[in-house]
Amino acid sequence: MTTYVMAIDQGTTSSRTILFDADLRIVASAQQEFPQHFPASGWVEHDPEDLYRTVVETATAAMDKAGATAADIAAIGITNQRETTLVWDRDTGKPLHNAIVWQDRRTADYCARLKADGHEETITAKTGLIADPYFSSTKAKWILDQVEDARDRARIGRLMFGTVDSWLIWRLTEGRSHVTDATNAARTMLYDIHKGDWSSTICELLDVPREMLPEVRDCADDFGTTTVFGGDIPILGVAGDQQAATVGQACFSPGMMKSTYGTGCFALLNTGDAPVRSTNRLLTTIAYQLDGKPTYALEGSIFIAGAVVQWLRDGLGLIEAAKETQAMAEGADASQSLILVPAFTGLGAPYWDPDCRGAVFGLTRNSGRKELARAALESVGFQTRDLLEAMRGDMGHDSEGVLRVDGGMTASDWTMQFLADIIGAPVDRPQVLETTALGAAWLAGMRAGVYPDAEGFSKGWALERRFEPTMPKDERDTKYARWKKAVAATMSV
Ligand SMILES: Nc1ncnc2c1ncn2[C@@H]1O[C@H](COP(=O)(O)OP(=O)(O)O)[C@@H](O)[C@H]1O
Ligand SMILES: O=P(O)(O)OC[C@H](O)CO
Repeated sequence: MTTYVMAIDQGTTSSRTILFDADLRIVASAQQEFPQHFPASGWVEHDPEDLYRTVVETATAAMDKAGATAADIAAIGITNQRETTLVWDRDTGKPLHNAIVWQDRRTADYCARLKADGHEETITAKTGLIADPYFSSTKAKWILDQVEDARDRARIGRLMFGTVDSWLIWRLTEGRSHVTDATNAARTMLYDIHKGDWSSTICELLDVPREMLPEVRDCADDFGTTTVFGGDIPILGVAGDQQAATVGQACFSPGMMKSTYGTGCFALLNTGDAPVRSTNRLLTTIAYQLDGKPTYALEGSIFIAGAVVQWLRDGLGLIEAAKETQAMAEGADASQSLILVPAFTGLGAPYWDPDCRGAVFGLTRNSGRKELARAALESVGFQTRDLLEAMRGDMGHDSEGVLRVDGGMTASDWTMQFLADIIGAPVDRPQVLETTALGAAWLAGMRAGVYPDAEGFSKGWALERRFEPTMPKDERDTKYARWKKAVAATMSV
């Protein structure tokens, strides 16, 4: 018998399963995309069945590739797109509605009302979040408002609320476990991150019955046992995908920071056992919780990072593949400095403006595809600097540490060099770029006794390449000042 740990990574556009061996090496993986549903402008939904089906199919495919049976798998770790919201019937197992995805803006008006009525202070004080449609609670409220009798059924425990991890575990355990972990709970805007429990005050404010909420556990804990892969396998690790990446990047000490560049970009700074209340519109969240002890983080969430490159490809038809942007940026006219503000769905941290839309500044008759591509890649660096400036403001010091990066867009050396230049700090790209799955696997495998503790795991983190800043400070600050002006102008239109 071989010992493997299975990491299930249920993301926004695809589900992925990776099998790791006892030395945390990748043995096999499988990935499947699933349809996105856009029923109205600003609405994004997933079919709950697609989420579960693609998880089971990729898990089965990865096991087949490795020639593994259930007996070979010591534990399962689950990591997931966060905030995405499901409500289902306890008796029939049927969801009441499609999953409402984190990007969905349908509750923007309700969130504006919460702010106008002065509730944001309570929300932030308890949950660490801000009143934005991004989070789960107003999506759950929306579903309860739509379906007749739903709220009454929720109150007597006949309906269940869950983020994607809860839904998958409930399905994988065939209705035996209704659970989540502290990191996913922290993204619902219903969880008191200081008390470590659901907030009755917020539940009442939003009229989301507490009875429908799952039990909250540590990230390495017993989440139930699945038999759907041909034998008993315990689910021993759960974390939201950005938190799993923080773990996978071994950011275990206060001051360590990771930034993941996929569709969006999410930067998390470990702030240790004390939550830091942001005065710069960042989120306070739980990085991970082990042995009942939460470790907190400041988070900056950017909605458009790699998606700006997808827009060059699919929206404008300027490129056929993302990697072409490297040569285009290198060949762009140095005398031009276009600024692209990719506010395609508004701006996330630290601006939180759901209504503004994108803009390009500095166009001339000589501006072409290369200059636009360079501006697109640069926008990712500028947005990251916005987050780091906000973090610096919150932490009360201006020392710039090292930024550990991962995600698909980190394949772009040009972007990583510009990032180091514009933030004025080294950018470290690790050898294992599957940090999200790695984090989930470590949580589960550590709990199963297969993997070492955090200190031992940290020793295994290996650098592939460090990007050192080379841009003179004057140039960096002048460029960044232009970006700030461009953002201000975009938000004023
Ligand atoms: N070489 C590259 N240069 C620039 N962007 C890239 C490159 N390779 C991938 N990307 C971008 O990275 C994103 C994919 O990263 P990934 O981590 O798989 O995202 P997600 O998990 O959000 O689906 C895409 O938006 C793509 O445009
Ligand atoms: O699935 P991803 O990688 O796009 O991540 C989504 C985030 O968890 C949203 O908060």
